[in-house]
Amino acid sequence: MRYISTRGAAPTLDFRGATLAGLASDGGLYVPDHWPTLSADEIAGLAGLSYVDTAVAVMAPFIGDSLSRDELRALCEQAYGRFSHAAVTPLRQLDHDQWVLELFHGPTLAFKDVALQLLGLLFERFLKDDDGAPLTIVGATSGDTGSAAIDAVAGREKIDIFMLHPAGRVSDVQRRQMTTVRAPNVHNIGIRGDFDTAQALVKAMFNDPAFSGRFRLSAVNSINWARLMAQVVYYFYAAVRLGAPGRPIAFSVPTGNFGDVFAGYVAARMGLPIERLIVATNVNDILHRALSAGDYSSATVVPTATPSMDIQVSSNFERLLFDLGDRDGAALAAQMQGFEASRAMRLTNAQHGGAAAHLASASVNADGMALAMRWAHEHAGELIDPHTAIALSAARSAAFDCPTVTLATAHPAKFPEAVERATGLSPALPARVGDLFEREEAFVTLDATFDAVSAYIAERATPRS
Ligand SMILES: Cc1ncc(COP(=O)(O)O)c(C=O)c1O
Ligand SMILES: N[C@@H](CCOP(=O)(O)O)C(=O)O
Repeated sequence: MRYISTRGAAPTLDFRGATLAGLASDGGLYVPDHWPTLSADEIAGLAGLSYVDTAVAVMAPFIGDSLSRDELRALCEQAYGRFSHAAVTPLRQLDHDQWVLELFHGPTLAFKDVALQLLGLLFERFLKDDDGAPLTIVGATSGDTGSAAIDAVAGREKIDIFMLHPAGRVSDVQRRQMTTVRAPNVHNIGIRGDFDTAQALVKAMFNDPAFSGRFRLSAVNSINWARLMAQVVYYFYAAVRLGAPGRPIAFSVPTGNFGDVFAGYVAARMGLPIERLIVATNVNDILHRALSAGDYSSATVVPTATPSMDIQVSSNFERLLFDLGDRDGAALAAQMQGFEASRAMRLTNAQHGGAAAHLASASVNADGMALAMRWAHEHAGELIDPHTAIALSAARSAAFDCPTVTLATAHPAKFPEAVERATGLSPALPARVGDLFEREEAFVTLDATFDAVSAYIAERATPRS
């Protein structure tokens, strides 16, 4: 399997190369040069497999000869052995056709652990036989990627991680999960700005030849293909348990950076019968506007009770536009450069029409979110987090004649105030993160400028020799 850039001008790489590179050198994102497919018989053969066995079957075609199947299995066993539920991502039924897929049983209580626990191990494995410089990971988080990435790489050799979060705009639990990890290779930076600004700073560092020439940069955000690959697995795991390939399944996905839902799109391209993927946004709804009206134009970010989705520039949308636009890298590079200059873009007919074949969308406000939290509690006895509630609200409004699975992307205890406002109940943090509020925090707060952030990192990262 080879990986090509969505902007057509970067060198093609194998899986190992694409994982270590993170972002392509032409500013694009790596995608496989073709979608591997599983036949209906092969999908049926996943029934009854453990999560690890499903993961090996789904991911092996993407990994090619970068790892043997035995090595991949060993890494999956190690990564998913840290989850507190035997099924890793269990399904729970709320109603006769409404299900939730609980993705928050990993060490930091959010779906990011599913991919990042594996990515930390992949970095370590690929760096073992590599005599290059240590990796300098630069990441941006609206709350959950940061803690999951830090947990996955803290204390690992040949890796430094610099994680940018929007200061004051993540929940206390999210911030503390990052800032109380004391390891010499972990550096937390609060920036005076929003998540989009943090993400733009990360991309600017990758795209600055002086900076990226000096350090061996890599990414833990979903711009790194390996993140998405690991997320494709749970779509297969859940759908097969609900009757795929014999019947189609719909998924409702709380969406910000479009990584999670793009993983579902990949599962569909691989042959999984997905009725529709519902792209559920909060009021920061650039994706809903793009999918319903073809208008991808970014507005000012509005802070909400679902901070992890307070995003107006969704990195992975570029991967979708590439795939639906005949994979024409030069045309997409021009389209994206136009967007970067004007913050507005019209989808082409092929992109808009192609998306409609796979995706539905909804924008859910605070009332809809609270109503969904109350319904899950009163109807099914489940406390759900506000991000999950956005997607559940969208799932309940959509009328598909098949089971609909809402992805539960975070544990409700990560957002106790919003849960309590809606249900009157405050969810307790699981025992494994119990002393979070007693631990000491360490982070700096910087202006959201390229100069301030790059200088801070340059003083602490290990340069290429
Ligand atoms: C809890 C939670 N739900 C949903 C999302 C949105 O996921 P994505 O950015 O992959 O669209 C995030 C952040 O990524 C998150 O942390
Ligand atoms: N919601 C995310 C934002 C970053 O998304 P990513 O999936 O691209 O890492 C977060 O929790 O940080």
